[in-house]
Amino acid sequence: MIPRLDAKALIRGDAAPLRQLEQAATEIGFFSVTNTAISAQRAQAVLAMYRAFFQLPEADKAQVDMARTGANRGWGASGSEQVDPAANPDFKQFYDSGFEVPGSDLSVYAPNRWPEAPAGFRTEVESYYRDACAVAMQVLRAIACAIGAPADYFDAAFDRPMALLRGNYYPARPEGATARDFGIATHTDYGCLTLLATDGSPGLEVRKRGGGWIPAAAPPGDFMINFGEMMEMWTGGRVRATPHRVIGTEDERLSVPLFFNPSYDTNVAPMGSGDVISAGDHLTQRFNETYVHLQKQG
Ligand SMILES: O=C(O)CCC(=O)C(=O)O
Ligand SMILES: [Fe+2]
Repeated sequence: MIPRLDAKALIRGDAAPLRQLEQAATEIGFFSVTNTAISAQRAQAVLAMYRAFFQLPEADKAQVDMARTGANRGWGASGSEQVDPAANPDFKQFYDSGFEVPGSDLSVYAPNRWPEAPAGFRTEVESYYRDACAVAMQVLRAIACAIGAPADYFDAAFDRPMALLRGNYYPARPEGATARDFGIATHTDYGCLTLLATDGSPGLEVRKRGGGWIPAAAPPGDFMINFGEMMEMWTGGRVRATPHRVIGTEDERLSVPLFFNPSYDTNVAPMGSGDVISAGDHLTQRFNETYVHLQKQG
């Protein structure tokens, strides 16, 4: 079972929920939260915006195709990301926008590529992005407390977050799909914390430590939270980056993850180890491995 925690109780620092959080973070690596500052209505509004975008003709979406700019901002067509080298590229489509640093030549801070339609897309997505980052930061403070670090331990690392907000669109599983075809194949997220809104339909599966898969679902208004590779490194393996996947069903599905990645120059080597692992290098390497348009051939 994936635990479900009350965000307000976590933010208050209540002891019992913090213990549950510590257990969730260090064992299964996934939990859901309810009672955040983002209402079900807000989550539904942003999901509807992404849905309207994905329903546009391919030629319209191609105007903001990320393969054209080389930066990971804009639309990713079906087959444009391969998160597991042993599987085929994912059949999902997605749209990415994130934190921009004007004038930076780092691709993780590249300018966003906003589509002309649907009307109001940019405003809705930007405002949801801000609210989602605030919720993610509150949860990170609770995690710092839960693992016995100062509450503000992670704060300074997020002044220029390489945060990425994604809309995922999973069409019905394509005819002729094989055992190597997935909506999103088995992967761990790259960063620190992922805050995922979904339309409530099933599909997400989380790998159990002993093997096997647990279905995980959260209705709009609740969020799934999981941890990425940087968090696992940073905490010396205590907080777990758990593999997960979406095989896909006969129904379409939408999800909106916020990948809350730290600032480029954050050292995510294990706390107190004296080693240096650059968050920016790690994220850039993972993007280069998984975005098909950035993959090196041979
Ligand atoms: O759609 C989902 O439920 C999960 C998406 C996911 O794992 C990802 O985008 O990294
Ligand atoms: Fe993921």
